[in-house]
Amino acid sequence: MLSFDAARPLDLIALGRLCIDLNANEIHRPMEETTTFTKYVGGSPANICIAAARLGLKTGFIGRVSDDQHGRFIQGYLEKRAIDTSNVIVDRSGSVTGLAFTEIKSPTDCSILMYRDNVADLKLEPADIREAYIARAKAILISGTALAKSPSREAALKAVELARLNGVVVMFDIDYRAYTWNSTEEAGIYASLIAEKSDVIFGGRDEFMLMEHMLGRSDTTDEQIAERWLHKGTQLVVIKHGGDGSVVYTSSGERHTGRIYPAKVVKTFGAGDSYAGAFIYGLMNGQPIPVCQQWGAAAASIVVASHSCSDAMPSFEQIAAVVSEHEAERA
Ligand SMILES: Nc1ncnc2c1ncn2[C@@H]1O[C@H](COP(=O)(O)OP(=O)(O)O)[C@@H](O)[C@H]1O
Ligand SMILES: O=C(O)C[C@@H](O)[C@H](O)C(=O)COP(=O)(O)O
Repeated sequence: MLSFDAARPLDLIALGRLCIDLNANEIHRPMEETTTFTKYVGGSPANICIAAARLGLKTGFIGRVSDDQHGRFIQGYLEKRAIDTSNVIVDRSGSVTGLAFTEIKSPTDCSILMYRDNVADLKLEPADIREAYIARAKAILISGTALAKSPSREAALKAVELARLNGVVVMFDIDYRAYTWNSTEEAGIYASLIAEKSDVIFGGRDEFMLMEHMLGRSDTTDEQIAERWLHKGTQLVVIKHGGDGSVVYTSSGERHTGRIYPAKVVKTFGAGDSYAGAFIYGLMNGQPIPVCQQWGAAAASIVVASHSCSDAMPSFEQIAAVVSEHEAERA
């Protein structure tokens, strides 16, 4: 099973994009009619790192930010939340911060319009990845979007290799964002390269299917998806099913289904990141998988009921309150 080295000063390092979310203020409207937005720090690995930090994990980040006001806004935000930014590098190549404009047409109809040309996060270089830093962590979380382009792709691969050499638990969030890739085949191939080296894989069913489609398979069951990676040495395969919950397969042959906690949904995005942050917190606190799933589901129910992702990441008390309210009803 997973074991985290208690002597390491950092619990979790996240690697990948630090971006900005511009979430529509006028909800229940298409983007064409939306005129004002609220700015939040975003980027899936940033959100997961912020979630973990909010829960009290000692966190750090490896990434590049733009050399402008947006880059400084992100860096300042992380610092205020006690996330170590010693390995967040200011990219001076003239790159920009990735923007995610979110459209909230209804609680079930949301979409994200990403502006990601010449983004700083994909400028991460192999030379930015320092073994001594990675070795300080119990676990590293790699966002699959970091694999979309060179040199970030090679940097992510180097980070995984160094993590494995140093006994750092490798967590991989497939985090597929179509806009950043040339093709789904390309995404599937690079995701597979990291998946087979990961101890924990997070992904939606569609994201796992990218790694099946590239092999010409279209009807793989969750069980078969999990089997493929567990056979290669992965310890936990976490398959998220949106409003239908999650299923986790373990290397010891267990299968755990996790239910959702109903929420007054404002928007659907942010569910996966909050789920992952709280799930990882549970794992690092030695909780059994069903409890990690409950904490993940509770965190997600709080975030889908909020306007933001990063700012809404809950405290442990908030998570515990949701779990106890709903579990008491179910008992
Ligand atoms: N509408 C919802 N209401 C309450 N919880 C939800 C809802 N949608 C998702 N969740 C929770 O968030 C988890 C991850 O959601 P999912 O949508 O699969 O991830 P992602 O955002 O990565 O696509 C789910 O397993 C579930 O616990
Ligand atoms: O990941 C991005 O670049 C955008 C995110 O900040 C955004 O809030 C989002 O899409 C959250 O993703 P999810 O948790 O996978 O739904």
